[in-house]
Amino acid sequence: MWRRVASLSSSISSSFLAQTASRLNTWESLTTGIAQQAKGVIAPKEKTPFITFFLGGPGSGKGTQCIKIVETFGFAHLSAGDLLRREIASKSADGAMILNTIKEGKIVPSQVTVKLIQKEMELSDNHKFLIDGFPRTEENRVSFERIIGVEPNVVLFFDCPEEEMVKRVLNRNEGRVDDNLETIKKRLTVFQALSLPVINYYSERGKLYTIKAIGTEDEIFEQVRPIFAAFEAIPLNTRWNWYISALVVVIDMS
Ligand SMILES: Nc1ncnc2c1ncn2[C@@H]1O[C@H](COP(=O)(O)OP(=O)(O)OP(=O)(O)O)[C@@H](O)[C@H]1O
Ligand SMILES: Nc1ccn([C@H]2C[C@H](O)[C@@H](COP(=O)(O)O)O2)c(=O)n1
Ligand SMILES: [Mg+2]
Repeated sequence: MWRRVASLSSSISSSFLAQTASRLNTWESLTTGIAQQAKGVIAPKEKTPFITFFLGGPGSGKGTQCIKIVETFGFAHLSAGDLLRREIASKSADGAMILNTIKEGKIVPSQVTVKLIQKEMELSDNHKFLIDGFPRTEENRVSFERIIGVEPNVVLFFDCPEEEMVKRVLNRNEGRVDDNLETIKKRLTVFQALSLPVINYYSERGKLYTIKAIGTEDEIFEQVRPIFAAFEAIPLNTRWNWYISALVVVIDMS
């Protein structure tokens, strides 16, 4: 449908249409991806994806709150860190490089991480995604927009004092190679230098919700829950309605 409308007038704002068409094409390809083809299901998913990014320093409680949102609102939880750790465990071609990068507290090249996220999105029957620990850098953000072709609907930032994050990570006890003081210090430096600009980017675009990530898990969830409850109340095709309205205005003006 979008391609047909776009062909009506070449004078319609070209960047707007290019952006919209690119997003649609990528989502079409995502929704008719390899997983569905393998299953013999070729029909595209009917629903527009709803994407939430979860940002915050190491140990700020992103993963903990994601579990609660999955239970309460039925989202699919895609943790970038978990996907990367799975690659290490599976001894894939990128496994050794990912392991070294994580041990160093650095960020894995965006192309690798975005491809893993894309694959999970294709495999999922869900259309509501919590993308946890991503984008960690501007390069991550741009790469997601280019490869997946959609922007997040909501971005949550878990704002937590450094001392608390360090305490939580050192007590986590999940056997992670990066849960040691030396790597945590590096991760905190990377967070300040590379992740804060992403957080500012979404803040400037009015998409950011800052969560005061201190207190009990339940207290923090009481800040998170209303954000999702509000979006549950909005029909999922609202964003598409907005695009259609904007396009009609542009056509009227041309
Ligand atoms: N509100 C809280 N109070 C105390 N401990 C918490 C709280 N929330 C989470 N934790 C604990 O802190 C640790 C880190 O939490 P979590 O793994 O959710 O953080 P994260 O933001 O996902 O970190 P990372 O980016 O390193 O994956 C876990 O052991 C978790 O059980
Ligand atoms: N977008 C991402 C997410 C994670 N990583 C690497 C580097 C992180 O320190 C590590 C663990 O992630 P977490 O479980 O804390 O979210 O994984 C990355 O390179 N890029
Ligand atoms: Mg986590």
